[in-house]
Amino acid sequence: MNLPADFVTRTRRLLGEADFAALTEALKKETPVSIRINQDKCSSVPAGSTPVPWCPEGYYLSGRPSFTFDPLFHAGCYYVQEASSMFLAQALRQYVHEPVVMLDLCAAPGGKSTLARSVLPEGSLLVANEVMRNRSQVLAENLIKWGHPEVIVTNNDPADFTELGPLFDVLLTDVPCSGEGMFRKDEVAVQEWSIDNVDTCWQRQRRILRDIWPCLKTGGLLVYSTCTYNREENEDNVAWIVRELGAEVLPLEVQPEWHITGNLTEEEFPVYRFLPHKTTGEGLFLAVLRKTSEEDRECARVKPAGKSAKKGKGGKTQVLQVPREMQNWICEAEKYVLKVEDTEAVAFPAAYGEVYELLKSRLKVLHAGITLGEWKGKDWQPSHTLAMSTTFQRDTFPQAELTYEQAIAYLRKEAVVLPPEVSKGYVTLTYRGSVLGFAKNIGNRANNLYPQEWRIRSGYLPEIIPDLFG
Ligand SMILES: C[S@@+](CC[C@H](N)C(=O)[O-])C[C@H]1O[C@@H](n2cnc3c(N)ncnc32)[C@H](O)[C@@H]1O
Repeated sequence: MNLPADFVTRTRRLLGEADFAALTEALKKETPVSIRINQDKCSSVPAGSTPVPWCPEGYYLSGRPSFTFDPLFHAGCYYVQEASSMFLAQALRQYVHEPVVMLDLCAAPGGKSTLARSVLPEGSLLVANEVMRNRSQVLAENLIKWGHPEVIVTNNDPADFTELGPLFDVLLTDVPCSGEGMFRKDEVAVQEWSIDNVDTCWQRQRRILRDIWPCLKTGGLLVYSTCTYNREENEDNVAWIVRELGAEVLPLEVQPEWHITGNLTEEEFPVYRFLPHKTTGEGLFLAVLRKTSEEDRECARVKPAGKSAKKGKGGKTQVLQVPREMQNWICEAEKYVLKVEDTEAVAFPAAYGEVYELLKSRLKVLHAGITLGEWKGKDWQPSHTLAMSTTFQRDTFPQAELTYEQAIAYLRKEAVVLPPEVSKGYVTLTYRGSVLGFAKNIGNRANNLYPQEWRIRSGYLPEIIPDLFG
């Protein structure tokens, strides 16, 4: 790897000669592979793995299996995430003990959102946002697979949130950065690095923070993180938040054997740096702040729908209603409001109905709660979101367990033939007991209801079946 000369000069000055030499040695080594288990779906420990010390759900693997060809990956049983990023778990576990409304502002592809969703106290709502359209679709896909119902995914610029006012108790800004900590994983990050880009990044980060600051309640928590080393995007920005926006920096409980590095500037506040030559993972910077400045505005209200109120397909006002029996498709249905949106039946946690309506009236919401099914003219076809949901009532539909080859064929959206004893109609397909999705069994074959845009596009089939859990 050819490190840019300016990066070498600046990072050597920041870390000191010995640490910089150790860092460059570490960058020549293989990137460690780690996954985080979705404990709502899977209780196994990966075979031959070692735990990630700061995150009980995280494990380092001894190699890199072909995740794409592991059906359990598509079932949302685990997320492939580099280990340093899992440190967010420590911050949330230490400071969040009551149900909260959290916003993950720069959330795609969803590593930290899925983590937050697992760690937040039950009864919390997570709003995950991504400004880039394509990336927001991936974010929605990953959160749907993760399966937690108390989630909203939006696709907005941070400035679109400002007018909402102090809605959130916890805010995560995992901001776009110059990516110095990703050099080992991502050659493009090396090529795109320049001093000019570092300057663009820290200025953009401040703009993002200024735009979103009014949305954090006084006393609320901001987790600020980057995957870069320079001080401008890290300590200098944290000092700026304290000074200009009004916040105090909070300490985290860490163990000495994690070898986390602290503040590298003359300032004294606590920050947490993961350097690849000291901790097993990629470069990460994280700081936790509490908002001290008072907000003088109230939360925004739902914008009244204009003339363009939602109409059904064909321009007619919706007359569809959610049939009673659909309540049986999810566990604890009494906690949800069920309603029809366009041609879909949606269940959303009743406790957060007002927040949902507010966000829908002001932002671009891509996904919320559980999409139960879609009206197909004659019947309600169960949705893939329902199949992935941790609240899915598994005995609603007959189930059929697939072999490995059948599971991969299903995930490629090929036709599936089910054994003759499987009933006709909608069937839940499983692999090693985990739900993969639905098919409609018509006897001689089953129509594949896997989402077209999520299908495995490669025709390759690995010789060795990925078997993370032994
Ligand atoms: C470091 S990545 C987020 C990674 C994510 N938190 C995770 O753990 O999977 C930063 C994200 O910020 C988004 N982004 C880029 N420009 C932005 C902007 N001006 N405002 C907000 N987000 C932006 C990028 O598209 C990217 O998805």
